[in-house]
Amino acid sequence: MADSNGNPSELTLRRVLVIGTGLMGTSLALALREAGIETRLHDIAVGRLALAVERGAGVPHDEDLDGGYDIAVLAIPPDAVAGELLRYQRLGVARSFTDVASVKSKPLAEAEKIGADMTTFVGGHPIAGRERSGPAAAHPDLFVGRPWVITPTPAAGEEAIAAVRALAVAAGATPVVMTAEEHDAALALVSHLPHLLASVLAAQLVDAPRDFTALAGTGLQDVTRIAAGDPQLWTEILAANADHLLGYLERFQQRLQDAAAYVARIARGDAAATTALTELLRTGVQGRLRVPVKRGEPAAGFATVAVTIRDAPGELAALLRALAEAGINVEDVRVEHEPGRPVGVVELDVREDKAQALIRCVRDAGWQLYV
Ligand SMILES: NC(=O)C1=CN([C@@H]2O[C@H](COP(=O)(O)OP(=O)(O)OC[C@H]3O[C@@H](n4cnc5c(N)ncnc54)[C@H](O)[C@@H]3O)[C@@H](O)[C@H]2O)C=CC1
Ligand SMILES: O=C(O)C(=O)Cc1ccc(O)cc1
Repeated sequence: MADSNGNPSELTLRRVLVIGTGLMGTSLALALREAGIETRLHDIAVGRLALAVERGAGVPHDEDLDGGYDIAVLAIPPDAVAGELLRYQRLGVARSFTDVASVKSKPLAEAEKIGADMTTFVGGHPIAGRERSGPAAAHPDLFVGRPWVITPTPAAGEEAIAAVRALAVAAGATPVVMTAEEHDAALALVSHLPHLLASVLAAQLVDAPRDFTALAGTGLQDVTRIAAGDPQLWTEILAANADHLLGYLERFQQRLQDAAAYVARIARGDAAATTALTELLRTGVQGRLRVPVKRGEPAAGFATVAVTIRDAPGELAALLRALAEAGINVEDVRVEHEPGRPVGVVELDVREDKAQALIRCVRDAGWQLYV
């Protein structure tokens, strides 16, 4: 089942079994149903299964259908994946099997060790999620435009690879193939380290006076949001990727020590240390530019233009319409209102090469702008 380039050909999914109807499983089942695919559900927690069914994610799995699924998706914690994979393979429920766990090497190694069939199993990880768990937090659009990492081993059969690709595409995601080892090295830096750091930072706040935390702005919300994630699940994720995580954690520790040394010198009145501190902050600005902001595109290469508009019905729509008519695609919009003031500020993000055209268009139409 391969095309002339050696890529697995397309496969049509008709019926999918989702095992684990929490955040990920229910979101996936909702997305698959929107794509016209029949879904059946199972969870060891009957309340979670009932809520997923209630939300329209599918109907409970019926053993009469064992053998009738194109693919079974294990949307359960990483440490449960290998054992459940073997169990469901022995029951012969589906032609192919995958998981959605946030770490890939450990479940794979465990599956091999306990004798799971590695021809029908291909690991997967949708890089999409939330800091909330359970079916109540699920959303069918969760995967739209997001990468979905697929980690086939050399033993993996073409049908299983094609089935996992089809699953990712049906959910609106973009399949990205890599090894489990490459995945874990990358995710340690972009997901597992940030989670641990957010938790450490948020833990500092536990003993803080309430009148201090009451003053927190969106900055603190931004850097601590993911710390609200399920501690049990994240312990499994961090422990399973401890080797890669440790390397990044040590480098982070070094930078933090440097920062602490600069601050200590500044506190002692050594003004020269401010240059070193500024340099570190500049490096942070550079790193931040590498964080994708929209559908995998980096923030670098974008320009932000602020426009003041009257706080009146239709004013924002008129601005966006004028830009659309000029053929300018706005990548992101933020609106700031000052209570009691008759104007609002609209921040428009556009590609740098469109910035001049945007400025001309906004000026010609008579709006006030700030670059
Ligand atoms: N939370 C997130 O943002 C993301 C999570 N993931 C991965 O997705 C998987 C699921 O995570 P969430 O949906 O967030 O967790 P969740 O806690 O919302 O859902 C997990 C569900 O699995 C069920 N379950 C546990 N063991 C089971 C078993 N043996 N058989 C059947 N059901 C079982 C639980 O009752 C629960 O309903 C994890 O492996 C996680 O690493 C991947 C990407 C993002
Ligand atoms: O909440 C967020 O912003 C996330 O980054 C969610 C997330 C959590 C775990 C994953 O394995 C993948 C994505």
